[in-house]
Amino acid sequence: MTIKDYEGKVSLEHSSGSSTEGTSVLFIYLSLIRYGLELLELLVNSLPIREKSKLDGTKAIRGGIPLIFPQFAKASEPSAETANLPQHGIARVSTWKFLGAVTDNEEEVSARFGLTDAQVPENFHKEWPKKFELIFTVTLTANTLKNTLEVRNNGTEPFEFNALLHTYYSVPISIKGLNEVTYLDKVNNFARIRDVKDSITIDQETDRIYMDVPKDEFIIDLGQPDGVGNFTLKKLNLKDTVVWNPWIKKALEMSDFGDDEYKKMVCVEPGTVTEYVKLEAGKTWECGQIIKVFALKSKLTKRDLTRKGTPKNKQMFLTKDSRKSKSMLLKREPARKRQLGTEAQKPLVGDIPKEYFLVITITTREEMFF
Ligand SMILES: O=P(O)(O)OC[C@H]1O[C@@H](O)[C@H](O)[C@@H](O)[C@@H]1O
Repeated sequence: MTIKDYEGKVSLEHSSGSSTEGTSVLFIYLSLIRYGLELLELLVNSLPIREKSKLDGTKAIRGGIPLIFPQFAKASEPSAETANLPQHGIARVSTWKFLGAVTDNEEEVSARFGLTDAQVPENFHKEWPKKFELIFTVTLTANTLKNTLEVRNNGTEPFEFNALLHTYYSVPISIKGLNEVTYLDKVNNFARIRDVKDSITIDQETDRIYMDVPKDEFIIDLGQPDGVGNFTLKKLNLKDTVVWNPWIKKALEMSDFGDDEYKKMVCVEPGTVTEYVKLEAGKTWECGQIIKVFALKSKLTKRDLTRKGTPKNKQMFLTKDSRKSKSMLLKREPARKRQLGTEAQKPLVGDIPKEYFLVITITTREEMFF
């Protein structure tokens, strides 16, 4: 666990993993790389960036966890304060500041990032001239990634906003825990539908806003035997959950999305989007999510996994696209250090570069097996 500065590239790592024979072993690796873009994005999973995602600052990066604030989609009400803001608001296309480490110990490593109205592009600020501050905290432990977003109203009047963590998962999955919840079906003219299925499997264009989801915890099922490698997603103070996959036709229409990528992704986005949060002057509101890698008891033992050659939960990360980043990340410690730079790795102190691009990769810790 550590926060390091590699000559302008900052890395947060927690790679201890949790390991017992017969359960899957995963580890979370987060690298925070200075990218020179006026953007901050947070990417979680084995395929951090969609193939055609623009990385030149002209568009939000397609992947990871773009932060949606203060408007989800386009406001349908012309009278909404945020009505003239672009789709999904301004936080995902603004320059964030790295505010430094919060914790760095055996248990967890954690860092904070900030965005205020002063950092928002002028044209957007004009459309929503509010004095606000966002603090986004990223915390890694052996098997969790926690994100919290604090919204502060630094003005003298209340303001209203939506917030959403637009998390891209780069694996074909099903989601359990949204049954008996009513959703607005955006691909069906916003029809209100009650989901009665035990789990949602993505096999067509899906764009749903699950409203007032009573359970705060879902299972993101990777479809592996015995649930190996599944995630749980716990939402914190967020009522709604959006589930999105563009499927083939929309994917072809999107210039920043590979033609086949719809087969290996889904967005599960906890947020508060069906109603605006009203925040009084001087007050702070907080939300977040905890993504936990967990394994149900597997019948496979460490020996079985070695004999079989390829643990099942490893295969899912061996897509063509993820192979490169995976092999970089899964080398043993000395190799990983080489890949990231040979400079002495010093604690993060002194001048901190201002603009960052974040990449989080969750993947198998294969050195446990081989
Ligand atoms: O293309 P964007 O702006 O990143 O949005 C992607 C999708 O994001 C989802 O949250 C919306 O429900 C979809 O309607 C939208 O298409």
